[in-house]
Amino acid sequence: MHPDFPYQLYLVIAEESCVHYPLLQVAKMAIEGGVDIIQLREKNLSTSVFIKKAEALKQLTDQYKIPLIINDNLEVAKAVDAFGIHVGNNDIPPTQIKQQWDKHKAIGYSIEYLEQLKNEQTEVANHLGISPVYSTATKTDTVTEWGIEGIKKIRTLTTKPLIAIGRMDAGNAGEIIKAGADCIAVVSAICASKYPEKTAKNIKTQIHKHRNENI
Ligand SMILES: Cc1ncc(COP(=O)(O)OP(=O)(O)O)c(N)n1
Ligand SMILES: Cc1ncsc1CCOP(=O)(O)O
Ligand SMILES: [Mg+2]
Repeated sequence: MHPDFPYQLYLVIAEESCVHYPLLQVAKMAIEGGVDIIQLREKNLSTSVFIKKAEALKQLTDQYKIPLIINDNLEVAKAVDAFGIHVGNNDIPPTQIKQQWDKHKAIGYSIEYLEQLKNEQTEVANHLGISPVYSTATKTDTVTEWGIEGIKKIRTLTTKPLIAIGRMDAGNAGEIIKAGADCIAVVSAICASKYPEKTAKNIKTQIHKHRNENI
């Protein structure tokens, strides 16, 4: 477990990804299955509607004492006093977030190019998304499909917590952890599952089984 990021299974959730149950129900079942941290990723909501949804989810995550991360929108993250925010190369940069928000808040930053490992944004970020490990229908505007070799390479370049995202499931979580990721982030494997609790449990089991085999 990474000392600066003691979360190993990360649910990234949006209403449109939830197939069998509403978002709050999926989130609850996923937490009960072992999800340690949740990101609310709503790409098409107005800020006011995004805030309402984030408030409802925050009630649930507070109840279970797990951190809530907001995707992209600093105003929403501030409004609900989220644990942190996740941004990518087309969003508000981590350096600006540090200036505009409590410096103790967690900033996640997507790594899409190797060159980013040398930039100031990566330096300022608290944890890094390896984005994507495998190409996925959930997010199609991506740059590099990192694969196992990409994770190994990034692991040699930084000691920051690494979150693997992109087509992660119970079948590949073990090898991804072995390659050097600290955390597995999942959208569809859990949100589209008929049994979100069981699916989360299966992924967590694989993470635990392989977490001491990090290269
Ligand atoms: C944990 C995690 N990693 C990567 C991403 C992708 O962020 P970004 O590149 O900003 O793309 P969008 O999610 O905003 O479409 C993420 N959200 N979470
Ligand atoms: C938000 C995001 N960032 C990189 S890939 C991705 C989507 C991952 O979704 P899925 O787990 O369904 O492949
Ligand atoms: Mg973004």
